[in-house]
Amino acid sequence: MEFLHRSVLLEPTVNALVDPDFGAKRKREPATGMPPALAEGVFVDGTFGRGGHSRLLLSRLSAQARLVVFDKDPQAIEAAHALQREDARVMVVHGGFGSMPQELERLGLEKVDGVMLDLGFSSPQIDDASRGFSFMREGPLDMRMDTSSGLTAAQWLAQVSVEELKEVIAKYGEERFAFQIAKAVVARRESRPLRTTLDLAELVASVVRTREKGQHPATRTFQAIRIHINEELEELALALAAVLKVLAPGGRLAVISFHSLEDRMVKQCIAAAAKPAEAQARLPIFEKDMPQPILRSLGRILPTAEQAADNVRARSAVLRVAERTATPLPKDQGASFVTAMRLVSGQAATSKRGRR
Ligand SMILES: C[S@@+](CC[C@H](N)C(=O)[O-])C[C@H]1O[C@@H](n2cnc3c(N)ncnc32)[C@H](O)[C@@H]1O
Repeated sequence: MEFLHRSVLLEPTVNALVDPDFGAKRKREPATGMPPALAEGVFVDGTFGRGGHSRLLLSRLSAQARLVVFDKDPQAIEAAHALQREDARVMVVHGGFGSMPQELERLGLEKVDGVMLDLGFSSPQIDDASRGFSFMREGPLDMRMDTSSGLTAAQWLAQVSVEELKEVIAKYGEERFAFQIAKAVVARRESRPLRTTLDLAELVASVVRTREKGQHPATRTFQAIRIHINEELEELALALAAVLKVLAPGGRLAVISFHSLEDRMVKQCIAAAAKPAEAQARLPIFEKDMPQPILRSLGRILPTAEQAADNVRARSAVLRVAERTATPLPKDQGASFVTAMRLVSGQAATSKRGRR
């Protein structure tokens, strides 16, 4: 069965990468009757999904431009290969966007002119019960974006301690009943393992006492476990640091996030790179000789009321855009940014990579 994805904030995200006037207070007058110029250069879609953003971006790029697309999900990569067969400008990487610098180097590309990230899961991932992301549909408790590697949620829940599970649910789900849920999971697996999404959803519902209006009691727990299993915030920290390294001067970053943990990281990264002196005062891990701004913020865009009414996923979406300045990145500043972003997200302790 074919599952479809409805892209969120499509036009503004693509405009953010290719419109030279994006974010400008006053737009230049367009030459009458002329179509907008096609953009040159190398661009990255770090979250291909089903290619909604990529396709629109390709329509705005010149014939010589290149678009490197990443996704962890083998099904998304299948869709990316199909697009590559239609359009030779597309280059496909199966892997996390956190590995952007290494992958770009492997492809012989040093700098890029635009990077877009449309974070989180796609509609096909949540709609396909066999992926195990949805607490509304009975399916195996998997939740991996990359089904070819790593532990499934069921495997992780079969071995995690109460303490670690509580920490993950509290931090990534901001769930008040994290301890009670963690205790219930560990107690339950003594008699029967948690195998399916509904096993977990029902167990959580039996423990969570207060219900937020319109929200399933397992919403926060599923979000937390998904973020942990896929190392979502760790990947984002790596990607934000990578972007500072790989963006050419004038290159743009456009990130769509769907919850406050992600948005806070993006916002703080842009703020730290745009106002390095202030960042150093708050996070004293940056080099003493703080450079001039590395990024310039081009603002924040929310979906219109119409878009939010039309597409449920758009309701919580936030697009942030920034532009790389010409300031060179001091040595090791990238590593400092990864550390800073881990601190911002408070996830160093729960990060699987952090413990390695
Ligand atoms: C919201 S969807 C993107 C939808 C896409 N923009 C479109 O219009 O079709 C997010 C996609 O990013 C992928 N993804 C999430 N985290 C990732 C990561 N760290 N690295 C690579 N892909 C990731 C997911 O597998 C999913 O396919």
